Amino acid sequence: MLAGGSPVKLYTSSEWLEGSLSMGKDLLVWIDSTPKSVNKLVISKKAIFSVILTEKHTKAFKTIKEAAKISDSTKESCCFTIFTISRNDSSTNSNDNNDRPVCDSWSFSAKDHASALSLIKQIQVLIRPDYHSRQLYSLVLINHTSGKRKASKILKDFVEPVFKLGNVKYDIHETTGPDFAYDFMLSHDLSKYTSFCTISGDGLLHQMINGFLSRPDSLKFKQVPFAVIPAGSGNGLAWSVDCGWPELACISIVKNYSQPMDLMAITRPNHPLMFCFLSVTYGYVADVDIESEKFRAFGSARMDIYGVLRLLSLRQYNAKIHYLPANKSVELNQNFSTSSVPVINGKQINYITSVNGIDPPTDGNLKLENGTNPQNEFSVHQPSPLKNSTSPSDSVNSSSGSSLLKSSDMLQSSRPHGLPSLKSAGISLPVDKALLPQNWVSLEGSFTFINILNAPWLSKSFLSCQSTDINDGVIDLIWSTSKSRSKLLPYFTGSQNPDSMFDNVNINHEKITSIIIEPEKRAKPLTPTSPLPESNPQSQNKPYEIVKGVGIYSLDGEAAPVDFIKIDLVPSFVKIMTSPWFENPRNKRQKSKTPRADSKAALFSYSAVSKSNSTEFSK
Ligand SMILES: Nc1ncnc2c1ncn2[C@@H]1O[C@H](COP(=O)(O)OP(=O)(O)OP(=O)(O)O)[C@@H](O)[C@H]1O
Repeated sequence: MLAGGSPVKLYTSSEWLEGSLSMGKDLLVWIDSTPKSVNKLVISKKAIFSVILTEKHTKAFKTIKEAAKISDSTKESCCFTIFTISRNDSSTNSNDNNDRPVCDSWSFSAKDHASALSLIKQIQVLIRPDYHSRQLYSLVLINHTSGKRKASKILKDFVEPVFKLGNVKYDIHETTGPDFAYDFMLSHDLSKYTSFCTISGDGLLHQMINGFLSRPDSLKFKQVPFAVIPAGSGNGLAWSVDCGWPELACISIVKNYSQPMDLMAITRPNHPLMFCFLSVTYGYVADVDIESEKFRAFGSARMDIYGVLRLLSLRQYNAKIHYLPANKSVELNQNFSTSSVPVINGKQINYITSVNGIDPPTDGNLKLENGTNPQNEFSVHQPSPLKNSTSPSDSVNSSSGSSLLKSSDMLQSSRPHGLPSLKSAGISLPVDKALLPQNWVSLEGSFTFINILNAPWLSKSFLSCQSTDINDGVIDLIWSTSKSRSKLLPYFTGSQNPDSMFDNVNINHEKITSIIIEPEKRAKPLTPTSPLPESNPQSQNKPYEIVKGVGIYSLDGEAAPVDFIKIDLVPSFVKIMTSPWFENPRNKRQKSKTPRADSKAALFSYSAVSKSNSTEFSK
C-alpha cells in the first residue's frame, strides 16, 4: 500500500513538473499533479541503490565518483537525487554477459529542506529495510595481482563511490602474498563485519572462505555473507551470481542481498579438508585454466586463446571415477530403473550397480563386466551385493600405504563446526569395488575432461552447465571421453546452450552428491615424507615432481597436484551476495517476450516522463 504522497517536483525534459511522491513497500511512485496529465514514474526498490541531498542544479552527474563527492558538500537543500541501476531493455539474451548495467539518476525537489530529509529517510528504507537500524561494515581484501591488475582502478571507480553513496563502511587490506587471505580470515577479529568481501578473482575468495572455515568459531559468523567484486581473469562465481560487473557486485553489497551457497568438501591424502564453491576440474578445462596463467595480461581472453590451442592437441587422462547419483543418495529403496542408464560413444553402459540385491536387467547387446566393454574404454563396476550398503565402516585399507586417505580420522581433525557427515567419508582409498555401497556408480577410462561443478559460469564466456545453481543441493558432473574436436568445440566456445550438448555420447552429464577420482598417474612429492603442499598458480617452485601425463587439478581455479580426491556436496554452508534480482537466476533466463527482471521495463514504468539523467559508473 502506498502512503499518502508528498508534494515533490520531478526534473524531466528540461523542466520541473509539479507532482506528488509516495512510497510503497516495494516501490516508489511519482505522479504529475497537473490536471489531466499522464506523467507518472514508478521505480522498483530493487533498482534503487542511493539517494542523496543535492544542490538545486539540474545538471546530470557525469560519473558516480562525482556524485559521491557532492554527497559531502551539499548542506541545506530541498533537492535530492535517486540513483538506480538496470539493464537496457534490448538485452534479452541470457547466454552472454556482454550487456553492462546502466545507472540512471532522478532529480526531485521537495517543499523544503526538512521534507527532503524526511523523504530521503523513507527512500533509504527501500534501499535496504534496516538502513537506519544497522550500519553495514564490509571487510575488503584486495589482490592487486589479480587478472589484468585492475583491482586498484575498480576500488577507486566503483567500490569507494558506491559504498559511500550507499552508506557502507569498510576496512580494506591489501594482500601481500598467496596465503594472506587464508591467514587473515583464520586469525583476525571478524566480529564487527556484516560482509566479507574480495576485490579479486575466484582464487582469493577461495583462500578467504577456507581460512574462515578453519576458524574454531566460524559458526558464530555463519550468517555473514561473502562477496566477490570481480577483478580476476575468470570471475566464475561473480558471473554465476549475476555480479560479473563490478558495479553490480558493489550495489549487491549496498543492498545486502544474499543467499545460501552450497560448497564442495574436498578430501585428499596428506591435505587438510578444504572447500570449493565453483568447480573441481581435471583434463581439458583444468589444463587450459592453469597452463594459461602465463597469459594473465590477456584477462579472461587468456582461456579462450589457450583453449583453442589445447583443443588442437587434445590430451586424455586414464582414471577411475566413482560417484553417487543425486537421485540415489536420498533413497535406496527403489527398483532399478533403466531410464538413467547412460550411453557412451553410442553404446549403453550397464554401469548401475544392483540395488537392494536386485540385479539390473542386462541389455541384450552388451555384456559389460569388468574390462569387457566392447570399446575397451570403460570397465564397469558390478559389486557384490552388500548387506549394509548405505554406511560401510570407516576402515582404512591396510595395503594403502602412507599416501592414503585416512577417511574419518583425517576429516575429524579439521572439520568446521556444523559440517554434516560426508557421504564418501566411509570409503577407503584406493576404492575396493566390493566394498563400495551399491548405490555408487564406477567408471574407468580415458577422460578428455572431468568437470565437477557447483556454479554455472566458469568465466565470463564459459557457461559450463545451465541447469546448475549455487544452491541446488547437488553437484553437476560433466565428463567426456570423446576426442572429437568438432563435438567438443561448441561446448567450450559457448556457441550453443551447454545442456543441449549433453548427449551422453560425447559429453555426459549427471547430477550427483559425491565423487571420488582415482587417477592412474599421480603427482609425486619431491620429498616423499613431506605432504604435498597447496600449490599456488604463481609459484615458480613446484613442490612436486612433474610427471608427464599426470595433468593438474584446478580447484576453484587454483592449481593442485593430481592425486586421489573425494568431493562431497555440503548444502547451504556459507552465504554469498547476489544481485538484487538473482531470485530468478539469470542463468535460467530464457529468451522471451517477458522483460528481464533487471531490465528498465521491469524496474521502472513511466508514461510521458521519459528523460532521466544517465550517470556513468566510470569513465
Ligand atoms: N599479493 C599477492 N601476491 C601473489 N599472489 C597473491 C597475492 N594476493 C593473492 N594472491 C594469490 O593469487 C591467486 C589468484 O588470485 P585471484 O583469484 O584474485 O586472481 P585471478 O587468478 O586472476 O582470477 P581468477 O581466479 O578469477 O581466474 C590466489 O591464489 C591468491 O591467493
